[in-house]
Amino acid sequence: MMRLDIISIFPEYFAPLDVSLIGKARERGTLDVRLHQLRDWAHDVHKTVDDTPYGGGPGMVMKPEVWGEAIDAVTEGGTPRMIVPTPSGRPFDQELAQELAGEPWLLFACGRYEGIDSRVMQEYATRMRVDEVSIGDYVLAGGEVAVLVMVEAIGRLLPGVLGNAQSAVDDSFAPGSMRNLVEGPVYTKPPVWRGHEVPAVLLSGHHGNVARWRRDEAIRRTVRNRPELAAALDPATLDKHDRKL
Ligand SMILES: Nc1cc(-c2ccc3cc[nH]c3c2)n[nH]1
Repeated sequence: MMRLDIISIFPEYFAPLDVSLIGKARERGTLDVRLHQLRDWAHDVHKTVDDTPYGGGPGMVMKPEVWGEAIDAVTEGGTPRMIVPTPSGRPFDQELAQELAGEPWLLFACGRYEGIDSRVMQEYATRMRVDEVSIGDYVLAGGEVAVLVMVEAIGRLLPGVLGNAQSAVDDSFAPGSMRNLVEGPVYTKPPVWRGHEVPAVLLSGHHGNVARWRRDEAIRRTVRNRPELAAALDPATLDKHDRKL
């Protein structure tokens, strides 16, 4: 059972975690997701969680005291791995998703405004692993959506969450044979749809040919859409004699 704690001033952002895969994992007892309203630890009448930035500049910064009380309360008696979404963090990728899926307890700290006072991350790094993580090179208004992205990517890797565990093996970017590769196209019935036929090899029943065709398509799509990933592929993969790329 993995435990996920999420601290935010907008816990309602996480209603989607009650549906689909994550919802079922929670029902099944695979995942224990606990949401916390940061303002519960703000004691002034207005439940203030932000203040003006030292050094000036636009916007507001989230106060360290409130975060300190919240994280102490949520983590009392244990040491989770703390993840703080931020545009300036370590890139979140399938490898990090796999790593985090192996953790027994994660604590997500969702910032808003211009972010969280940096001393909060400094303070908790003295007693737990703290990673500042970016889900991409674009700027969101807060960490909540980033946490939804990470929880979905991590949750689907947990045993029993995905209907078919094989799917995770064939994922784009998955370690092993799909490393640095994106997936190729997928098809289902009907065999012809508005004049578009399914590639014949997929109807052939020849599993070896199907596997080769899928790999070729994955490589072709990686070269076209993600040249920087293709550059990291083993050259042998790219110029296999029987591969018409
Ligand atoms: N990858 C990425 C993360 C974020 C992010 C994360 C937290 C906060 C808090 C205030 N603005 C934020 C933005 N934007 N883009």
